[in-house]
Amino acid sequence: MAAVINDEVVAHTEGADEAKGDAAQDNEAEHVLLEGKVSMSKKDYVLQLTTSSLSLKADVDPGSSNKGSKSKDLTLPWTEILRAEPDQKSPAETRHHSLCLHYIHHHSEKTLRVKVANIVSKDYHAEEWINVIQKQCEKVPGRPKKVFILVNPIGGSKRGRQTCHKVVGPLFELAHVHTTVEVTERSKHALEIAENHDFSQYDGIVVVGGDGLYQEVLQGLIKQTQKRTGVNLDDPDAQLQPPDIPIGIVPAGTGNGVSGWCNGTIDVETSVLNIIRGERHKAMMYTIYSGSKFLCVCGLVFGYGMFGDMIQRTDELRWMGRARYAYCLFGSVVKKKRRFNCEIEVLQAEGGSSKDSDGKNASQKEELKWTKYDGTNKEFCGLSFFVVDKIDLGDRYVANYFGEQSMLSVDTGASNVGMLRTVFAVHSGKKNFPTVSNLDNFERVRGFKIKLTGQREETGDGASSSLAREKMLEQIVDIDGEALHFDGNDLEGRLHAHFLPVFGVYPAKVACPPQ
Ligand SMILES: Nc1ncnc2c1ncn2[C@@H]1O[C@H](COP(=O)(O)OP(=O)(O)OP(=O)(O)O)[C@@H](O)[C@H]1O
Repeated sequence: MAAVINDEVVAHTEGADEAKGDAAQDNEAEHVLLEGKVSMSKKDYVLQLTTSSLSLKADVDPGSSNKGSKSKDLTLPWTEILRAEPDQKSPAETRHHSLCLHYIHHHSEKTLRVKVANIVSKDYHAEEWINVIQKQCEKVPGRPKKVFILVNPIGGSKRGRQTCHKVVGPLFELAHVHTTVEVTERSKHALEIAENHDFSQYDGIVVVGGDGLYQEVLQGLIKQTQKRTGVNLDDPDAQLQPPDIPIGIVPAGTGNGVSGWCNGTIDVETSVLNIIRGERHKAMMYTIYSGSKFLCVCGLVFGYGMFGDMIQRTDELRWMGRARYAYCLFGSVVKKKRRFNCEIEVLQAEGGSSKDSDGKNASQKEELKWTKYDGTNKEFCGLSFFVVDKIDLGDRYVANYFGEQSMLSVDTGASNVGMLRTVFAVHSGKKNFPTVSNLDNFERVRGFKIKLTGQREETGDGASSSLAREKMLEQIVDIDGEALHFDGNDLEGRLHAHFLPVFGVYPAKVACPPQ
């Protein structure tokens, strides 16, 4: 087969690049950029580079040495190609024609790994292939060219620094992504950086840590963006401006829930490769207010009452290391729950998602409505929710961080075991929820208000230690797994759907809606 170089097309894409930017690749009809015969693992292939993909197909030419042996074809869209470079280890006689192709291999439904193909070209000098491949890699829509990495050195098993040095950095370098690395020196350091640093020269912020570090970065970015755009962050009804830089989350904490939701798995290599692939979606988050002031953002989980108390206890037992989580979880199952009085209002979506006869969503407008929870004569033990929507897969639910509503559970004296069973059922996507008495689950939630009533009197010197502790716990809320103190007697939350640009993939087995 004669080798073909489509010079005209190469020139066209180069010119179009400047004019049309990243969108060029999407809009163009597919063209062959370079095609020729190659060999790989002693088998003959035709390597074809087009505007949309790279393919290696078994050479069926009569002169080929493939007879009798099976060659596996490989077609890779440009999102999956990381780098092409000269193969320095190949024998001297073929070195000028040898190249290494580094690409992303979909190891399982959710896990990504890097693979290398050693290719020997029969028609061209390796440089010609490498130039075209690198040019196409640079055009992958959304692939960052420069990222700012924030590392928590004390998160999880305290291996954030090593993870960054041994896995995260080398993978970005392989894909020609430039990095600036900052290791946090103290608690809230990430928040300060995210709030004050100028990220305009970066295409992404990469968080190497757990949910706590992610929450800090998110909070800092939200504050910086509202300050820059003049939005009043203290107003729950204000239309917040989303940050214009996407966040990627590499799991290196004890709790890595957000990384799991974004990547479908908690795996360091997969999460970095997903950032390099450049796929982004708009995640949801809550803003929380207290005493008519912005308190914090919430990107994973909210808990007042039982879960707030439990997180406060885990904070006090930091010396126990990771074992404190299991210890406190067990403790909260056997312990009597603290009770409190409050008034609750829930903002929910009504209508809007009914299906028409074809099973498609009807374009009926949804309405948001505040409802007062009828808690007359009830004492409360907790309010909690995960900041995540769900998609119905028929036999189970799958968590959707790129959705538009959450659930809210109100505990008015449910058994502790029942509470935990519900949490695990929600987490594992079970459709048949255990029915737990004194536990009300609200669906399609977009906001809430909690007003604490009948709080404990200020405790003086003579107060018992248990009363003083109860008083202290009244002002603690669990935000993304961290205990946060608030001053007022109220908490208010608003959901921001399709808001936050994050690197990640749409939940497995679910078609991604048009962006
Ligand atoms: N260098 C540092 N020294 C002390 N604390 C830090 C440092 N860097 C980050 N932190 C704090 O670590 C907390 C949690 O971090 P992260 O979520 O990354 O790890 P984690 O192991 O899941 O956390 P934890 O189990 O402590 O909640 C954050 O509250 C953050 O303020």
